[in-house]
Amino acid sequence: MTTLTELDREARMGAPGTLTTDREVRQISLADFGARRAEITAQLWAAATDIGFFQVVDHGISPTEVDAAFAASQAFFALPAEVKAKYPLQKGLNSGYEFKSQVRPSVGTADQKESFQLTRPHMAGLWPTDDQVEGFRETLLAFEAHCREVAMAVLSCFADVLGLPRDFFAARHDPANPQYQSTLRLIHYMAFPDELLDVPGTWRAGAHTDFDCLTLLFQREGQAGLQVLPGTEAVAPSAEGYAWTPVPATDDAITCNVGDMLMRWSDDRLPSNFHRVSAPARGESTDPRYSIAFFAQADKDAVIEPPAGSHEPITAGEFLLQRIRANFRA
Ligand SMILES: O=C(O)CCC(=O)C(=O)O
Ligand SMILES: [Fe+2]
Repeated sequence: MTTLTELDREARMGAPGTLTTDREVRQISLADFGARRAEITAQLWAAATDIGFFQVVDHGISPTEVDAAFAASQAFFALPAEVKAKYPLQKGLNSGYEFKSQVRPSVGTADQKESFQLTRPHMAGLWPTDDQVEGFRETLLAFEAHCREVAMAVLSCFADVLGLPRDFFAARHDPANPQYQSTLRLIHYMAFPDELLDVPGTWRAGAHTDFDCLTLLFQREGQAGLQVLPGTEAVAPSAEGYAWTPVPATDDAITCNVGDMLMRWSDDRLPSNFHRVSAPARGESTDPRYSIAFFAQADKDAVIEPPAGSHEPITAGEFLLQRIRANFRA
C-alpha cells in the first residue's frame, strides 16, 4: 500500500503559529438557489479556492431543526459514561461513541473531545433508546438527510465548474447504497480543565484536513475556537509559523470546507485546508463547546479518478480507511 501524500502533509502542521484577522470568511446566501445558481456557483468557487472555508446562509435547514439536533446531542453526551459506552465506536466504520480517542498525526495528542458518529449502514445496536434520549434516532436521521441535500447542492455547483454532470456527486453519495459512508458527527468538547490550560500540544482538535469531499459544520453562537489555515499561507509560513484565521461561530451559518477526496477528484483545483479547534487560553471561557459536522464522503465503491490524471485512481472506501487508520487508536 502506498502512503498517501495527504498523510505526509498533515505530519508537519502541529505548531501553534499565530492568529490573523486579515482574511474574511465569506458568507454566501443559497436563497433562491435554482434561479441564482450561476451567481452562487461563482461565489462558492471563488471562496473555496481563495480562503478555502466559507459559510452558507439561507440554506433551508431551519433553526428549529438545527436546535433539535443540538438538543439531541447535548442530551446524549449528558448520559452517564457507562451508558454511552454501550454504543462504542465501530472500528473503521465511523459509527458509535468515542471518548478522547482521536489522535491527529499533526500533534500526536488526543483531541479533548467526545463524539458520536452516525453512518447509515453501520448503526445496528448503536442507537440510544427513547428512554435515554427521546427521539434521538428520528431527529438525527432527518437532520442527516437534510445535511446531505445541502451538501449535494454545493457539490453540484462544483461539478458544473469541473465539467462533470450536475448529479455526479449525488449519485456517488447515495443513502440507498449499502456502500454509503457519509457521516454525521456530534461533537462535545468538554468544559476545559484547569490543569490542561497552557499545556503545550493540547488541542480541542489538532490541526488536520478532512478526509471527505465536503464538510458542513454547525456551530453555536459564541462557542469559538475553530481556526483555518488558508492554502496560500500554508505554502509560505512567516518566521513565527503559520498564520491561522478564526472562523466565526454563529447559529445560522453552516461553515463549509472542501476535504481531501474532492481535492484529489478535482486534480487539486479545490484545496482541502488545514483547520483546528484551539484550547482556551488562560482567561478565556473554558465552557464546553458543541459542534455537529456532516462529512460528505463518497460511497465506498466510488472510484476517485481525477479527469487530468494527477493522482492514481483509488476507491473512496480504501482512501477513507487509510485516513481513519492513521487517526484512531487501535
Ligand atoms: O468542531 C469543530 O469546529 C471542527 C471539527 C472538525 O474539524 C472535525 O471534526 O473534522
Ligand atoms: Fe475537520
